[in-house]
Amino acid sequence: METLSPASIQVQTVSKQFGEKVVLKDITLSVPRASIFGLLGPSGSGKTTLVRMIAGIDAPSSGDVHVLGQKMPQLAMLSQIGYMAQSDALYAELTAQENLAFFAALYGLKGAKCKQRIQEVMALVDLSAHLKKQVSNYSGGMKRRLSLAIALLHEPSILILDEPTVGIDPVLRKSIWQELTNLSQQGTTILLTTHVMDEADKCHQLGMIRDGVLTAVGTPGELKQATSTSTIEEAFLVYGGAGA
Ligand SMILES: Nc1ncnc2c1ncn2[C@@H]1O[C@H](COP(=O)(O)OP(=O)(O)OP(=O)(O)O)[C@@H](O)[C@H]1O
Repeated sequence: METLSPASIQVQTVSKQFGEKVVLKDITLSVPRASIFGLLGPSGSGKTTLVRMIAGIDAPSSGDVHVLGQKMPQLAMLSQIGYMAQSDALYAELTAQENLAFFAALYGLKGAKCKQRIQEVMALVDLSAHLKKQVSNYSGGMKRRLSLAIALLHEPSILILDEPTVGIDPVLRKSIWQELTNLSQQGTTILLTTHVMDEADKCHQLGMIRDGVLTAVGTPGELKQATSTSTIEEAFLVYGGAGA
């Protein structure tokens, strides 16, 4: 079924450099509609740089990124994309509700629909009881959860999540993964980065990045088979920890 779906995200020979420093080299990958694609790689390998370009926050030095057939970056695509950055972009002096209302306004969500979505996403991240609390009083994990709620607010067809479950406890992590799985079954395409191996195992496809190079792409099963390993952690070590 997945193989017949057209790609929602298409990255074609993308390279990125900052000054003299080459951070990504000739990355080509595609993410089919309604699938969950996980990017795995050691710290500093270029995952955030890549997802920022897919989200349209930064532009490649060379190569192209297309999302839903549209060349990125493109302002008009923002309404179709939910992006959760690694560092939380929240207004600490405002309450969670005010933060959500601010982003809802950016996305053109209004009235009863807006109110309903705010309730839904806050329930999803188990923050309903803290809607009126000022964000400066939130813990780190609560801020991550609020950031995820904001990314989901406008029901985007593309979700781009940079380490979405860092600082989130195992019970809530499980329910968030259940929701991500539900969303993908309903047609949402999800691209995320993770360092958590049991999360990687839940992705439909994984891309391994090392030193700005995509060293392997495949299902968790394919990557384990290709490396003759029985866990993603071992496969990750083969792709990320050895060889050139
Ligand atoms: N604006 C920038 N200017 C210069 N160098 C940058 C910039 N942004 C990122 N880099 C460099 O690019 C490299 C890749 O960084 P990136 O944040 O993409 O890695 P990552 O795989 O997401 O790491 P982590 O898992 O720790 O989040 C790093 O060496 C980083 O220092």
